Amino acid sequence: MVSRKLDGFTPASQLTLMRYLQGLHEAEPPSSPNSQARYHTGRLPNGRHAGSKPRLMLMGQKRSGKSSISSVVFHKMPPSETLYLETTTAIQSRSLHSFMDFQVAELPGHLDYFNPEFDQASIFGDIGALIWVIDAQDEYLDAINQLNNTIIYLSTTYPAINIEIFVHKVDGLSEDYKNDTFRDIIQRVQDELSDAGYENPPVSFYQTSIYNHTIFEAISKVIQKLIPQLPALESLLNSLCSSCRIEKAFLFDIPSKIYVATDTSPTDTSSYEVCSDYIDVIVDLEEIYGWDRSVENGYSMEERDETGNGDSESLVTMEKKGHNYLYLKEINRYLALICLMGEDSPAEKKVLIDYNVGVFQEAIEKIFPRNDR
Ligand SMILES: Nc1nc2c(ncn2[C@@H]2O[C@H](COP(=O)(O)OP(=O)(O)OP(=O)(O)O)[C@@H](O)[C@H]2O)c(=O)[nH]1
Repeated sequence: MVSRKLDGFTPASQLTLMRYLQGLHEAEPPSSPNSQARYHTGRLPNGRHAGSKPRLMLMGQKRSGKSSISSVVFHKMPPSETLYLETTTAIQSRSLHSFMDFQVAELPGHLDYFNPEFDQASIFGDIGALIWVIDAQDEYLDAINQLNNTIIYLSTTYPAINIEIFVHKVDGLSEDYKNDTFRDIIQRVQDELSDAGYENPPVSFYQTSIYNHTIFEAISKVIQKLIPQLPALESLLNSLCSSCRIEKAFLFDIPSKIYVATDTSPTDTSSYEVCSDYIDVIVDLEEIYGWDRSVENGYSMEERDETGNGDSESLVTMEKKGHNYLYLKEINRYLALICLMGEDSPAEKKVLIDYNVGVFQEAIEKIFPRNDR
């Protein structure tokens, strides 16, 4: 049955997908038939409990911007309102419900988590990724020092944690100063770690700001590393792009505007930006014409009857300048496929594109089965 549905894919992508499909039985089932878990992504690289949610931990010095990042990305707070956020004084943890359920925690900057009184296992034990926020507009030597101590501690005690460094608030800096600061921070982190005997530590650096798309792009990349199905998703997107001559394809999580996967061709920020803005348009339109997105419990039968939609579905093409256009299709309640179409993929070929996207959609349903909602 699987091979019949995957007829449109190359043997290599079929193989990758099959491997993931076959591995699905190893994924933790929802705890009860009425479980509210949605697009459950299998085991986490660092989860103590097999069924634990992907967990992000935001760390960094006071006023570096941790609460702002969490509020803007996950709670849709307008960036200017973060000016009024109060200092976080205790560890805060919030669960988020989207195509997969995950947790975002924030560790206040003033806490000394190396103090033996702290239960480090409960803080770091289940983390998939640690996001260290450095304020690029402020003096950062102390922050780097603290960061390096944390990296050294984690790489010996919890080596599976991905360490992601956000050089944050870059919006206020000139282009040259921003790049110099970024290079300087990378250099200092790497030099200090190498002096401590850690060559090529597994850390990634991003330039971020809550005032533009950079924060969403960075968080997307961080979360992608926690999705076990990423290689299968990328392979499917690659197949779709090559069969429909798509320039760039993104699979977006609609509520958060995080992109869950993209094809493996180089990603430039402007492609991401235009697709991300398009999500805003769709969300606005759906607020007028769609169903209530705040319903958190998945489809009830009544809801299904009311909308008559079954799976949510909308398809919009929008002319951009030249021959290129954007193609959007909702894959399910949370995920949308957005493609930047190339010049040799004219709108007249839409029927063919629709067919291939339908095959893609079926494959996604296999990867994130409906009964996990
Ligand atoms: N210019 C600029 N300011 C930012 C950015 N992100 C956050 N800020 C500002 O930085 C200040 C501190 O932000 P918070 O999010 O409260 O910082 P925090 O790290 O949570 O601080 P604590 O709770 O004290 O640990 C706020 O006034 C934000 O508006 C950014 O990307 N650019």
